[in-house]
Amino acid sequence: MSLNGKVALVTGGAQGIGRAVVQSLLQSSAKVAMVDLNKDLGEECKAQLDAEFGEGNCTFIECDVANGDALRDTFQNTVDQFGHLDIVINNAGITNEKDWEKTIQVNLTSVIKGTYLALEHMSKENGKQGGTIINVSSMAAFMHSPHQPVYTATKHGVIGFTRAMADAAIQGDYGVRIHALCPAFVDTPLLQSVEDEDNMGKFVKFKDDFKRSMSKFGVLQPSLIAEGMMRLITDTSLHGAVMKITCSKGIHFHTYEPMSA
Ligand SMILES: NC(=O)C1=CN([C@@H]2O[C@H](COP(=O)(O)OP(=O)(O)OC[C@H]3O[C@@H](n4cnc5c(N)ncnc54)[C@H](O)[C@@H]3O)[C@@H](O)[C@H]2O)C=CC1
Ligand SMILES: CCCCCC(=O)/C=C/[C@H]1C=CC(=O)[C@@H]1CCCCCCC(=O)O
Repeated sequence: MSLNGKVALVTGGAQGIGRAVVQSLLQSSAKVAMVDLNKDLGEECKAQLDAEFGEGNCTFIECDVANGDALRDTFQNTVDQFGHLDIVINNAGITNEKDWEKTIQVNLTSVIKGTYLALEHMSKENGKQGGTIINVSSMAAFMHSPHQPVYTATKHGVIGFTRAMADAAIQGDYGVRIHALCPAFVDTPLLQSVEDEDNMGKFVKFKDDFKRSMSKFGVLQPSLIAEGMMRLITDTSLHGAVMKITCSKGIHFHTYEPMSA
């Protein structure tokens, strides 16, 4: 599977799920802009990827996706460096029930902004060549849990926004495929935040429930989430798909009832 000549932008790309998909994209010969808030981690990650895949294939752009102007500049910077844009993965996310407004900014507002910027650079409406967008949600969009109410709300929001935009892309003939991806628990540093009062605020008292749920449902590896993303990128029949990835069922899709009055 080659993505030779394709250019991808991945937010939250320096760690966890984002890092795994950056690696898979480079393995498939795409050029990648790895976008992240964490400068030290991003630079360290880029050095490792340059050593593995050769210089000039991956760029690191430091950016807080919650800053709309900085995100706009990041998209432009990617196009300036690589010439065009084909794949956007709005992946950056946090769990912070204490600073819940920040959680909305990062997990939902930046996904909306990232989708609109992606369309500016990829939609046929703007004379561009088309492309693929993946917005990262969570199984928390289907199974709520008491310890992360605002996180849960943002992940529901990502699904609703993504499905509506996927329909708009079809009806508007944007030439852009738009998907949502919903992993269950994944073994990344994000999962450690459940123990941390600074992140979970008063809901930290539910952490044992959360850990029991992790034991019950199991924890996935980031490489499987990257595999799901690569399937969404390469299979042109999947426009608008809501992909779920769980230990019990692996990579599969959510099905919705047809709309009726
Ligand atoms: N780990 C899990 O169990 C699950 C994670 N997810 C979602 O997957 C996505 C990725 O999560 P993980 O890889 O687990 O997290 P992680 O914490 O391991 O990595 C997230 C990356 O995003 C970056 N980041 C955070 N805020 C940012 C900002 N404002 N601007 C730019 N970069 C920022 C971090 O520096 C980090 O490199 C998130 O949207 C998360 O909600 C969904 C389901 C399960
Ligand atoms: C510290 C927060 C980390 C957030 C990770 C995340 O997004 C977790 C989502 C969970 C929220 C409630 C849950 O129960 C979620 C995962 C549930 C997995 C369900 C798997 C079902 C199955 O195997 O069929």
